[in-house]
Amino acid sequence: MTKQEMTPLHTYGWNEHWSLMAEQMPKQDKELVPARVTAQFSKQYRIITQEGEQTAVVTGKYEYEAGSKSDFPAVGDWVLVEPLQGESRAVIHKLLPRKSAVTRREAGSVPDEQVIAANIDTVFIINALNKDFNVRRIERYLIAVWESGAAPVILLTKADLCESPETYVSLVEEVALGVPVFVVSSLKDQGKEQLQDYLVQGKTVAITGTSGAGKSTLLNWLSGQEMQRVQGIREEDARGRHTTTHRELFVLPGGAIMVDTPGMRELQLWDSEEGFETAFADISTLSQQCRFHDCRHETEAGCAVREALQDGTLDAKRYANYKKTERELAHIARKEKASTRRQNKSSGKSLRKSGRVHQGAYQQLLYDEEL
Ligand SMILES: Nc1nc2c(ncn2[C@@H]2O[C@H](COP(=O)(O)OP(=O)(O)OP(=O)(O)O)[C@@H](O)[C@H]2O)c(=O)[nH]1
Ligand SMILES: [Zn+2]
Repeated sequence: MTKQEMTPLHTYGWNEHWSLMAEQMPKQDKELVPARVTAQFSKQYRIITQEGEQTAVVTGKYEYEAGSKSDFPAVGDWVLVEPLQGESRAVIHKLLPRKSAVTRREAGSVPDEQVIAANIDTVFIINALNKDFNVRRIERYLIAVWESGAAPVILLTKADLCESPETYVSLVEEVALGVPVFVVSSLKDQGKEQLQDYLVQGKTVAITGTSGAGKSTLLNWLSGQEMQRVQGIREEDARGRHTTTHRELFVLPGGAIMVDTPGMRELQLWDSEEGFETAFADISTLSQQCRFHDCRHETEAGCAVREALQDGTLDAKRYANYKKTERELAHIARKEKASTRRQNKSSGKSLRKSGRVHQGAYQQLLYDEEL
């Protein structure tokens, strides 16, 4: 696309796909325009339209018709809005179907799912090459990212603190088949060129990783300037005004669109069978209707899951995701067992203290580390 054709919407990722999606939405009696959500403060949104930045709320009808929290717009969503004449405000009428969604499960009498960020192409999973290095944690982040529909990329940061990053890359590659793994140092400006494939105009990238892994530093490095740090979002001050024009979705100098929200930073990790069951409650419920209680949903007679797949009530993609996640969790469980066995054999506490991590010590370290 030439520079002249770049409108604010394109800058934020608008393309053929989204215009097709917008065209396919049921016709409205009002003239609606597309917009992307750049920040959310409970019921208030900041959006980008062709005209620039605006604030927005959803219509009463939208709110009434929403079945769950995940039906509400989130950062990264594309929506159709009605601009209010002569104001820099708009009302959101429609949500365009999401390409990906990072969600958070919420406990409660009725479990609900909230969308943390939507339409992310790539998630950078950040893990530092120091004593915080933890393969098991990376695995859990991977599951969360796979579940979202975005593509994971693993960044091993703080390479300047590590003498043999290759060792760690192999360890990660063992558990992250086919996932790109890169070694970078934000502080020493090393390895940025490897990320260029993901940091392209119109693509949306998010960062996740534990506290202190180096996310803010990486962000500043990638943007070549001090970006606004994400602090806890203050929704409104005492007078009910927004205290900040803080954005959670912004364009990097190279053109990529970066999502940095507190929710994304503290991504919920998959740590239990229960979490898995909750996340795939629809499939668990179906399984209970299978004729055999130990049905593997393969060739068994009276399989409710296969039936649902055939008549389309269960999305084939969702089922594939379920199977994949199940495999991943089984893999993690096997590794945890093995790690426990090793732990019982030796107690290598002193290795942890020796600052640099050696190949033989890493498993011990992974085990000792609180997840
Ligand atoms: N040596 C070295 N230190 C780094 C590097 N990147 C970040 N750090 C340091 O690691 C510490 C944590 O970095 P942050 O960028 O604040 O980490 P974060 O992931 O944003 O942490 P939270 O804001 O708590 O989520 C800081 O002291 C950084 O200076 C690096 O590449 N090399
Ligand atoms: Zn079955």
